[in-house]
Order: sequence, then C-alpha cells, then structure tokens
Amino acid sequence: LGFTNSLNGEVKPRILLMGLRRSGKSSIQKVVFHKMSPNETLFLESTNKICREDVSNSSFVSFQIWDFPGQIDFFDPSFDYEMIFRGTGALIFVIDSQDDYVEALNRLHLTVTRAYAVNPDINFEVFIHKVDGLSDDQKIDKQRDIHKRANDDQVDAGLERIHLSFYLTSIYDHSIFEAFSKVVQKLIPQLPTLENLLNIFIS
Ligand SMILES: Nc1nc2c(ncn2[C@@H]2O[C@H](COP(=O)(O)OP(=O)(O)OP(=O)(O)O)[C@@H](O)[C@H]2O)c(=O)[nH]1
Repeated sequence: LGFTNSLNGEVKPRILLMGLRRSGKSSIQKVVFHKMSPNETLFLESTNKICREDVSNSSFVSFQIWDFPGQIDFFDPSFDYEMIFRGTGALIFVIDSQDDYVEALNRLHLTVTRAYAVNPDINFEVFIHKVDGLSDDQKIDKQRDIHKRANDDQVDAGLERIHLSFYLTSIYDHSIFEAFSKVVQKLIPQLPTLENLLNIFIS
C-alpha cells in the first residue's frame, strides 16, 4: 500500500518523481531536500538512472523519493515497473509549463494508466511546474487547459475514476514546498490521529 519495509522494519512511504527530460524533477528534489538555491539547478546534469533517497526530518515524517530519468521505457524487460508501482504511495508527474506539453500529457496518461492497473491506491499528483514568469491569469489558464486535457484523455480511455490532483509549482518561490508538503501529508498514516488529538487538546 505504498509502504516498504526496510531492513530495520521501518515503514517508509515511497514517492516517485516522473516526467519528461528537463521538466525539473532533480531540481525539485535538490531545492526541497538539499537546500540547493534555485539558480544552482541550472547546472544539474541529466539523470540517467533511478536515484533513490531516504528523507527523514523527524521520527514520523520519513519517506523515500525515487527520481526517474526523463524517459522510462515500460517495455524494457529490465525495468520492473510492476514491482515499483506496487510499493508506491504517490506518483508526482512533473510537467514543464514553459514548454509545449502535448508530449508530457501523453506520457502522463500512459504512466497513470500503467501505474493504476498495478496499484489503484497510488495518489496521482501532477505538478504544473516552472510557473515563475507567468502572470496569475496565465497560471489559471494553464492549469485549466492541462486539467481539461488530462481528464479528457482519461475519459476517452474509460478511466475517469482515476483521480489526479494538480498543483502550480516553481522552485523560485514557496509553491514547490507547499505542493510537496501536501503530497507528503496525504501519506502520513498518523496524521488523522494526530489531528484528532490536537482537536481534543484545543477543545
Ligand atoms: N524557470 C524555472 N526553471 C526550472 C524550474 N525547475 C527546474 N528548472 C530548470 O529546468 C532545467 C532542468 O531541470 P532538471 O531538474 O535537470 O530536470 P530533470 O527533470 O531532472 O531532467 P532529467 O534528469 O533530464 O530527466 C534546469 O535548467 C533547471 O534550472 C522552475 O521552477 N522554474
């Protein structure tokens, strides 16, 4: 159910970062978890293999991030995507909003369809990324357009029951932290309990 047991018996939700080449996956990981400054990401090399990383900020916020190389080939027999999706809690798909996103949307659709068939419990999170430089109106238009096209693709395939969540993100402001934090919060099993306790505490 998105949780993997590591050797010491700890349970860590797994988050996948996927999207086309140069969409910004490694930058997101570096800025959010390694305090890299946004300008430094200009010099990041392209990722050629899956990079796994454990994140543990506190005893109960801990998870694993897998950064994928731009294009993964679902038909490559050496790539066991079933095993990967089976142990995944959230799949973040990054779309470069400053680029033509037709191909990204095709890729999103293929990825979601494959992943859902293996594990319908995955949270599908779409980051409409690099929205710095867009006006508020342009952001809204972009989100509306991407949302509509993505949903049309799902409906055409008879898969409208798959829920996708959308976020407007940029590494140049707090939006990427906010979006990531929402993704992580959905995966923390203790959160409802913690909320209940806090509610009791303040009432
Ligand atoms: N303007 C802008 N540029 C960004 C943002 N995020 C990433 N970039 C730039 O996008 C380029 C590609 O970023 P990467 O993080 O290497 O992209 P990637 O998806 O990991 O690429 P691959 O490893 O090739 O799959 C870099 O030059 C980043 O500086 C953003 O929010 N805004």
